[in-house]
Amino acid sequence: MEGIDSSEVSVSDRREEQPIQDASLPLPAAFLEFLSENGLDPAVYSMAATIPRYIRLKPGMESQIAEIEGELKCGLHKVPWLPGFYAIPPEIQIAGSKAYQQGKIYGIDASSGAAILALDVRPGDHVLDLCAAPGAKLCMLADMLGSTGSLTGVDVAKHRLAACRTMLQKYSLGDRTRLFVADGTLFSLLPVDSSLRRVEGSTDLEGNENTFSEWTSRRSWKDRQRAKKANATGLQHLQATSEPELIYYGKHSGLVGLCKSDVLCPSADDAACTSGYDKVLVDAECTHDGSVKHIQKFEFWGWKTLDRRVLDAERTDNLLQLQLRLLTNGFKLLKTGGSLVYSTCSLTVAQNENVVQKFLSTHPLADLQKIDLSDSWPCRSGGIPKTLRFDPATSQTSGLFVAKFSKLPT
Ligand SMILES: C[S@@+](CC[C@H](N)C(=O)[O-])C[C@H]1O[C@@H](n2cnc3c(N)ncnc32)[C@H](O)[C@@H]1O
Repeated sequence: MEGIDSSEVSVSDRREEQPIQDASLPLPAAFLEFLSENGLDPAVYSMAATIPRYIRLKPGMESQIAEIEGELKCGLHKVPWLPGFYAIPPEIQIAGSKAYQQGKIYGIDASSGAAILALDVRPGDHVLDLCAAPGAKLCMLADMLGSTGSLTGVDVAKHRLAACRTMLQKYSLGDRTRLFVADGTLFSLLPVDSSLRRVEGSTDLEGNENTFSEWTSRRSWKDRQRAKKANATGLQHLQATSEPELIYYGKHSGLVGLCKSDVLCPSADDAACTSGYDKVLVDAECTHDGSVKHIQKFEFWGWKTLDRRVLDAERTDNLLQLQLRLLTNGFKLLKTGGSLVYSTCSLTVAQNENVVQKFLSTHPLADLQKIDLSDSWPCRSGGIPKTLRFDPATSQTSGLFVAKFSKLPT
């Protein structure tokens, strides 16, 4: 599931409003109206039960397919167009399986895998994931990087980013990763500058507040005091300071031994062109209406929650601004020649093509790119040539919009 946690939905919200019972489509009137306003076909939601579930194998687990099939009690059907991905029957729940608990497989939709493949991560790349939680795509990026480059994950929701940290640790993927609780529209930290001076013998400097020692889950006295103060005033750290809060960094993320003030300082406006990220993913917050399996879950969570989380007009207006601002800031942090992928799991034109159009009209250095690999993908063109739409009806995946940009030289 992407975007909304079941934990964010209170029990009292559940089943408060009965949906219109149309034999196959128990969708509430307000949602049907939302679909109609956006020219979307409600029939797509009746497919939730037949669209396969997808898993991705942890690289190196290919020899254990038979064993994993035994643990999941179903066959794994290779997705021919997406390396490492397998389709399983939609009713199979993976979370309770040994294969999942032991970190041999990931639950991630094939369309999400395609968005990551579109980014074309190369060894040594510095990669930024600006809306990282809960972390399915972040893990795939980390697997693609392996033991090279760096990965920076940002999300505004601390509890969701903490879930990313747990995922990275479970799959042993955190070595080159940094995680910041921050507003992605304002985040301005660039990849670690390899020429920065390191403090000698600094792997174990617990006492030194000014230098990064190896990351530990134990917080320093100063950090504990800061958190206490934030709790007492009812403020989250992010809201209180608007500064990025580093909640995890790996041994090889480049931070160990560096002075905190050297790393945690905002970059100059044009610095990203030369020292920015090679690849940026902006998997933006959206109404999630294309995630058909996710929408189905509102039947259990309560349709009123869907009204609040998906349909609220003011929220949607704010979302459009947020999406444009996330895309704009992600592009600002991109190196010249680098690539950025913008994706949402909404099927609406407003959150996809319109955002891309507005962005292109004000960013002459942004060059919309054809995604070469997509010729073999089961998707169709979006409303703007070169953009892509995974549509549950034709692609047999969750819905996803994908656009790729490169940054031209000035
Ligand atoms: C579609 S989800 C991302 C899913 C994620 N990429 C994955 O594959 O698991 C959107 C995320 O954007 C985050 N978000 C919302 N507003 C944000 C902001 N201003 N800055 C950074 N993240 C934001 C939400 O907390 C949410 O986790």
